[in-house]
Amino acid sequence: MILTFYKYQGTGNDFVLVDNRKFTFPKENINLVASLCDRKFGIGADGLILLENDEMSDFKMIYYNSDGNQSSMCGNGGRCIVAFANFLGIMDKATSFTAIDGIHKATIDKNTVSLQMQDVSEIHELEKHCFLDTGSPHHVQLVNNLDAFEVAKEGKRIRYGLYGKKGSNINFVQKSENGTFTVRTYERGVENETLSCGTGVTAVALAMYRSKLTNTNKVQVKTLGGDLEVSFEPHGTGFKNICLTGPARQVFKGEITC
Ligand SMILES: N[C@H](CCC[C@H](N)C(=O)O)C(=O)O
Repeated sequence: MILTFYKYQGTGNDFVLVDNRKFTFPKENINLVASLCDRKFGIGADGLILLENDEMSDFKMIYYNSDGNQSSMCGNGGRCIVAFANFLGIMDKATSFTAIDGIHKATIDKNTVSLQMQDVSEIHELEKHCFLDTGSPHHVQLVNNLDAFEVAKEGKRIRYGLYGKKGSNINFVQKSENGTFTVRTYERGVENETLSCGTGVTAVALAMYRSKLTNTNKVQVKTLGGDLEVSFEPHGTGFKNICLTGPARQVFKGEITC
């Protein structure tokens, strides 16, 4: 089978994207997804995303982590699939699509995509960290000297030690002098640090607001892969109208025999 694929990245979180509207991709083939994401023997990516037709919205997003398993919502992947849908001519400036956690509205302006995330009903505040679900589960922990922090080692320890088999993504955050936040994330299903995590950045912004470390509801967040903005409205014990905004770019198109 010859597979046409596209490579996109959203602040360095990178994905193989496949137009699967003709249902040609073998969706149950975990080994194929993992091999396509392999950075030595395959295309290389943090995840793989299928775009399919949908009766209730403009298109459907199916997300796989690089371990080959389908997983929960991917924020940066959601931004990349909107750029992909625009490239394919499925939508122009605005869209709504269906992902595993429901319908998402989004807009695109050149390479900048604003993605509406699902509402967050609550944040669990513990002694040294917060836990919340922004479409994927996230542990959020403040650290000093984030640059030197051993994200992969500590992230793996917490991901397996505290969250067991189901796991969680682990975000380490530091507040900068100018009021922005810098985040580094260990991602479940990649089982390593990624350059950026969209649902993670969203979780951090909401947690920092709830912890009163920022009083703005439009939070700038720096990741190793680039800058993102999260806006939101407090709503009861949670938040609504949550929007993740940042760049999403096509890197290349290719064919692979598999
Ligand atoms: N690894 C995550 C899904 C992708 C999240 C991340 N790539 C994002 O941008 O939100 C999980 O299995 O919970």
